[in-house]
Amino acid sequence: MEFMLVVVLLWTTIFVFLSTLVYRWIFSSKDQQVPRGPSALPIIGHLHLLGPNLHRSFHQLSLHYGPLLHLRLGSVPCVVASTPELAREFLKTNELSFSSRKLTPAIKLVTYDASFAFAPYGPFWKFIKKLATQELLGSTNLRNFEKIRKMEVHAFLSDLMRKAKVGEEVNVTEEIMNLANNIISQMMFSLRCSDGESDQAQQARTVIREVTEIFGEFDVSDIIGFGGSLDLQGIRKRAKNIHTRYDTLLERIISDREILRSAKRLQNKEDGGSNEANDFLDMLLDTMENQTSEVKVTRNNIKAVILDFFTAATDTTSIAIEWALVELINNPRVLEKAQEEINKVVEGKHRLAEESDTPHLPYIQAIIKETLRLHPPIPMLIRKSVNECNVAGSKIPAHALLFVNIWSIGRNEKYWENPLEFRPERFLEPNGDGDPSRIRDIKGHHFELLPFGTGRRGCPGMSLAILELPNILALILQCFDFEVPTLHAGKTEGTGLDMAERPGLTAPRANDLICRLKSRIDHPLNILSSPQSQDMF
Ligand code: HEM
Repeated sequence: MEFMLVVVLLWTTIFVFLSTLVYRWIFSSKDQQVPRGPSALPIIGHLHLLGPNLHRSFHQLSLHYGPLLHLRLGSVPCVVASTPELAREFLKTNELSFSSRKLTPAIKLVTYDASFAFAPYGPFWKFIKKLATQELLGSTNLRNFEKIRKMEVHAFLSDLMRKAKVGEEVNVTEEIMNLANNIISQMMFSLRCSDGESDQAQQARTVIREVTEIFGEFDVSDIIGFGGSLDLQGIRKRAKNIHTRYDTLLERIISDREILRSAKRLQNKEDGGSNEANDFLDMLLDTMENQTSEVKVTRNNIKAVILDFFTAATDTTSIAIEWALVELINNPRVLEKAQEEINKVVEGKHRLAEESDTPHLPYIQAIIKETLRLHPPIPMLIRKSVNECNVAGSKIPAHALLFVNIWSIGRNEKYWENPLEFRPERFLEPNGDGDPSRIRDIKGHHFELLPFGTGRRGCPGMSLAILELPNILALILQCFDFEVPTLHAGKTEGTGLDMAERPGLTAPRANDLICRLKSRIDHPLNILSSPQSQDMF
C-alpha cells in the first residue's frame, strides 16, 4: 500500500514537472507576446480562480489582467477575449482556425458522439448546416410555419388568460419554455410537447435544462489530463443518465414515424401518390435511407441533431423572453412605453399583434436588442483552435479553447454608455454621429453585440429567433399586466426582481419568474385561435 502511494506521488511529481516544462515551452517563444494572465498552479492551472458562472469569473479577471487573457484549465490552454476588436480578430480574421468546438466526455456521452453543434468543421457539419438553413430554417419553411407559430402562441396566451381570470399564480418561466418547445418540435417532427401536464412533457423540459447545464460544467477529471476513466465529480454518470432518458423519448418518436412512413409508402404504392419529405425528421430519415447521399447519416446522428436543435432553440428563446420581462417589470417606464407602442400599432383590443406588425414596433425590437446585450442567453462563444496561430500578436497553440466573452463586451463602458442601465432607446439613436446605418444590429456584423455569434459557426436559428422574440414579447405585453408578489422567491422587497443567473452553457435567470397576470383584453376568446395538432406525448 505504502509502496503504491510512493509510486503515485512519484508519477504525479514527474507529471507536474513535465507539464510545467511543456507549458513553458509552448508559451516561451521570444518573438511572440503571450497573452497576460495570473500565475497558474501545478496540475489545476487556473481552475481555482473560477466560480460557477464562468463568464463572470472571466470578466473579473479581464478587468485586472486585460482583455486578452491566457489561462490554463487543468492541462487545457485557453484564451479569453473580451473586446469587440479581439472578437473580430479571432472570429473573422482567423475564422477557419476557430471554427470547431471542444467535445467533452459529457457532450460525447449525451450526444452519441454524433452531434452537429459540436462536430468539427468538416463534411458532416457542412451537410447538416445546409439542410438546416435551406430546409428547416429556410425562408420558405419559416413562412409556411407562421400559421403553426401563431396557433402555438395563441394556445399559450389562452392558457395564461384562463389563469389570469381565476387569479392563479403563473410560472411564466415554465410557460414560455413550453411554448418555445412546442414551436420547435412542431417544426422538427410535427408534434407538440402538449400542455405541459404529462410526465413525459415535463421530462423533455428537464432533459433540455440538464443538457445545457452539464455542457457548461468543467469536468476536472478530463481537463487535468490523467483522468481518462475517473469521474471525480460524477459528471459522466449524470451524462449517461441524461442520455438514457433522452434516448427513450426520442426512440419513441422515431419508431412511431418509421411506422407511419412504412404505411404511407404502402399507400403510395397502391394509389401512386408522392412520397415527399414533410418535416426535419422526415428529411433526416430520407437522408439516412438514401444509399447515395453525399454524407452518411446514422440513426445516432439523427437523434443527436434533433437534440442539438431542440435544446438550442428551446432554452435560448425562453431565456431571452424571460429576461426581457424581468427587465420590463423592473423598469415600469420602459414597460409603459412598450405597451403604448403596441396599442397604437395594433389598435389595442380588436386584434392581436402579428409577426407582420414587428417592423412597425421599433421600440419592442429595441427592447429585444437591449435584453440580448445585457443578458445574452449564451454568454460566451466557445470555440477551439484547430491549428497553432498568431492572433493580436499572441501565439495561440493548437487545440486551445477560445472564450469570446460577449456578456462582458455588452457591459463594457468603452462601447456602451451607462452599460448597466436598461435603456432600449440606445438602439433607436444613431451613435452620436447622425448615421443611422451605424446603429448596432444583432446579426453578427457588429462585434460589440454578438448574441447569435458570427460567421460560419454563428447561430443557424437566428432568423427564426428574430421572428419569434419580438412577436411573443409584444403579445404578452399586449395581453397582460404583471403582479409580482412583494416577497417572493427571486424578489427582494424594494429592489425589484433579482438578476441572479444559473450556471451552465446558457445563462438563464436563477429563479423562475412566478407572478399573477391581469388581462388587458376584454374578450380574449374572440381573437384567439387554437392549436390543431397531435400531442407529442
Ligand atoms: C434567442 C435565441 C437564440 C440565441 C441567443 C442563440 C445563440 C446562439 C449562439 C451564441 C450560438 C453559438 C454561435 C457561435 O459560436 O458563433 C448558437 C449556435 C447554435 N444555435 Fe442558436 N440561438 C438562439 C436560437 C436558436 C434557434 C431558434 C435554433 C434552432 C432552430 C438554434 C440553433 C443553434 C444551433 C444548432 C447552433 C450550433 C451551430 C453550429 O455549431 O454550427 N438557435 N446559437
